[in-house]
Amino acid sequence: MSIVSETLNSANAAATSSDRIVIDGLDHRFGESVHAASNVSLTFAPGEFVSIVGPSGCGKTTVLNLLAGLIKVQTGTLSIFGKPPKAGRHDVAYMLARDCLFPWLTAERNAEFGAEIRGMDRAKRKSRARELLEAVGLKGFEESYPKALSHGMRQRVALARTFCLESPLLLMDEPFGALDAQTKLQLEEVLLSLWMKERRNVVFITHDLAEAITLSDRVIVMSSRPGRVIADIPIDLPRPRSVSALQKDPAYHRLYAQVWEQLEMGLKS
Ligand SMILES: Nc1ncnc2c1ncn2[C@@H]1O[C@H](COP(=O)(O)OP(=O)(O)OP(=O)(O)O)[C@@H](O)[C@H]1O
Repeated sequence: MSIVSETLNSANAAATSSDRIVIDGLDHRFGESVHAASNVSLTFAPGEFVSIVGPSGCGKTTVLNLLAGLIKVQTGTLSIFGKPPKAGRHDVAYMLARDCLFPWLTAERNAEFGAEIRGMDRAKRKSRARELLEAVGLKGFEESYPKALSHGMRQRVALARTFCLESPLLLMDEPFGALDAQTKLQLEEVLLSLWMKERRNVVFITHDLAEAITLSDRVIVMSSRPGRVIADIPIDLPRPRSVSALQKDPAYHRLYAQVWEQLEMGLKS
C-alpha cells in the first residue's frame, strides 16, 4: 500500500467505527479459477466521495456487492457504520448503470418507490421525490411514465430515487456509464450538487478517469485481477467544483496524468 494511503487510513482511523466504512484484508474468489479481489483494505471517512477505477474484471463490482451484502464475505472483514454488510440495510442504497425503473409507475412514483418500501411517511416521501425530481432537472415530468422519457431522463429519475432513500451510504456502479457524453456531464453536475448538500458517503465505480477525478475526494486504483489496491490518490481540487471549469484547470490535468499512470501500472502488474 502507498504512503499516501497509509497516511489517509491512519487519519481516518481517528473517526469512530460507527461513522465510517472499513474494508480490511478482503479476499474473494469465485470457484477455483477466479481470484477476484486480493487483500483489499480501505477506510472511508464520514461523508467521503470515493471512486474506484481499475481494469475490466479486476473486482470493482465484487467489492461493491460485498459492501451491499449481496455476496457473502469469504476472507477479511467489512464494517459499515460499525456493522457487517447485510442485504436490504436501510442505510445503504445501490445505483446501477441500468435505471431499473418500473414501467407502470410515473417518474414521481418511481422516485418515491424505494422510500415507500422502506416505510417513509407518505407526505415526506412525496415532497422529497418532487424536490429531487426538480433538482435532477425533471420538473414538469413528474407524471410521465418511463416509456415517455429518454435514457438520460430515466437515469435522472433513478438518481432522484437513490437520493430519496436518505441512506448515508450510496454504492454507485457506473451509474452514468451507459449515457452519451453530454448527458453524462450534466448528470455529474447534478450528482455533485446533490452530494454537496447532503455529504453522504459515496463509493463510485467508473471506467472514466475524468469522472472519477471530477467527483471524488479520493480515487482508488485497482490492479488487474486479482484486484489489489495499488494507489489511493487524494483529489485536493477545491469544492464546489464545476465539471466544465475543471477541464481548463492544470491541477485537474496533473491528477488525470497521475491516475492514468497508476492505472497503466495496474494493467501490467
Ligand atoms: N457471480 C459470479 N460468479 C463467477 N464469477 C464472477 C461472478 N461475479 C464476478 N465474477 C468474476 O469475478 C471477476 C471480477 O468481476 P467484477 O464484476 O467484480 O469486475 P469489475 O472490475 O467490476 O469489472 P467491469 O469493470 O468489467 O465491470 C471477473 O472475472 C468476473 O468474471
